[in-house]
Amino acid sequence: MPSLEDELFPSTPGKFKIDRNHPMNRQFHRCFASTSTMFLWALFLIALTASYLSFQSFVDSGSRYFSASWGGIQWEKQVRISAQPHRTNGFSVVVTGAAGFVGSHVSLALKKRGDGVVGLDNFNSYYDPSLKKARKSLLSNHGIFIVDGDINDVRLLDKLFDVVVFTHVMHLAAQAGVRYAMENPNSYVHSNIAGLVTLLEACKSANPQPAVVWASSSSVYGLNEKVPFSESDRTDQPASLYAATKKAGEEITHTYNHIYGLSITGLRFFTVYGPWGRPDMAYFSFTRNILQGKPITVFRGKNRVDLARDFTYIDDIVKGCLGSLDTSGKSTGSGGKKTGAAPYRIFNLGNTSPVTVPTLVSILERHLKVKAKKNVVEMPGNGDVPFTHANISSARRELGYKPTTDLQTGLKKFVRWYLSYYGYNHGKPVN
Ligand SMILES: O=C(O)[C@H]1O[C@H](OP(=O)(O)OP(=O)(O)OC[C@H]2O[C@@H](n3ccc(=O)[nH]c3=O)[C@H](O)[C@@H]2O)[C@H](O)[C@@H](O)[C@H]1O
Repeated sequence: MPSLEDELFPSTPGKFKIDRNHPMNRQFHRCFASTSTMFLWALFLIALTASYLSFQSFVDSGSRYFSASWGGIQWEKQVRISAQPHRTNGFSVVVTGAAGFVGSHVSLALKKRGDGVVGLDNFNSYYDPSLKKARKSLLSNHGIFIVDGDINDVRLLDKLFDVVVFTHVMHLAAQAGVRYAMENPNSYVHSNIAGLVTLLEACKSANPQPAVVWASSSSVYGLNEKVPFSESDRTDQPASLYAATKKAGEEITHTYNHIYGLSITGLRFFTVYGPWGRPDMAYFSFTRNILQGKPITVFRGKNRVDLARDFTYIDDIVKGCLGSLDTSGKSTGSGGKKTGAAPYRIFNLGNTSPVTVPTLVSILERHLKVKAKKNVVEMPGNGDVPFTHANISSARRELGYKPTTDLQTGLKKFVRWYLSYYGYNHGKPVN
């Protein structure tokens, strides 16, 4: 039986024969034997280390695969099917914040007219995630797949853009809410700044690049006193961190337009309300409290002046979003480089008829047939602004935007939805 040494250094018959009994050869043989043993051990150790490392990476990728809620052949198939347009020259749109209020409405409207839609949402708990899940089910019934993930996840975004060539990005994911910024400032930086940059990086690198339409906010007008608010008015006096991050978003998107040729449309939404709305907003929480017999707090401005908002109904906002996508123009970049100028646009999407907060309350009382218990207090210094009022002539001209729903009508539709979703049963969802 050949020794290991023989296998490594086989005798070559006919050339020479080693006399193993010669003292020199015995010495040489011992030396050789120990060198080859060391060599074998070294090989063994290298193999062991290599297999350990590859096992580790297998475990890592395996655990990532099993813990991540995205990825895999089935997932890619769902994404592709959802992104598939069903009309001639239809769009393939990724809607971020698709399980959110505006995101869910825009996704449905796009799908209904034959565009392909893939949603992306992190289902965070800023407000009741069960409402977001219910919106997800609604969208799913219409063939819209929502990816459970964060806009800060670079790998996820790369994968999405790899699987689908998106013509448009409708970016509605954000940390919303004006007053919550004092409680959790970092969540605004995470979503509205870091998340925005991560998303724009993915858009800039995509080939071809999508056109981007995204949600800015009426709050960028901050302490501006010129009414109505026009896009050219000053926006350098934000009153809240929320407003500051939205304003930063306008500057950040500008640089991506300037350097990389991304087509950008920023939409300044004015206090959007309606069915499937956000529970943190006044019209929603007032409704809940009024039905539960709890008091509501109504803020009032300096010198006892009522606060007012240019409340805008969701269906009007959706039309403005679709009009923006339709007229967005193409991005010009390729391989991360700009090849020509691309559109950079900002529009107010408001209703152009501000209503005071006490009037909002009395409309709700009428629709709910319940009297509110009001606590009127002076507006705390928490980021609020006294009033908003949109000039929408640019949006009307460029997007064909024309709001048609007044607050009375819009709140009637909201209340009808609220009662069908939660019932009168103290705001608990009906099953
Ligand atoms: O246009 C925007 O860009 C923003 O619109 C919305 O902010 P706001 O216009 O502040 O709406 P909202 O909170 O419903 O308060 C409405 C009114 O009720 C008053 N208000 C509020 C709460 C309360 O308890 N009492 C009260 O009087 C309050 O003082 C205010 O006068 C979105 O939340 C925000 O994410 C962003 O999109």
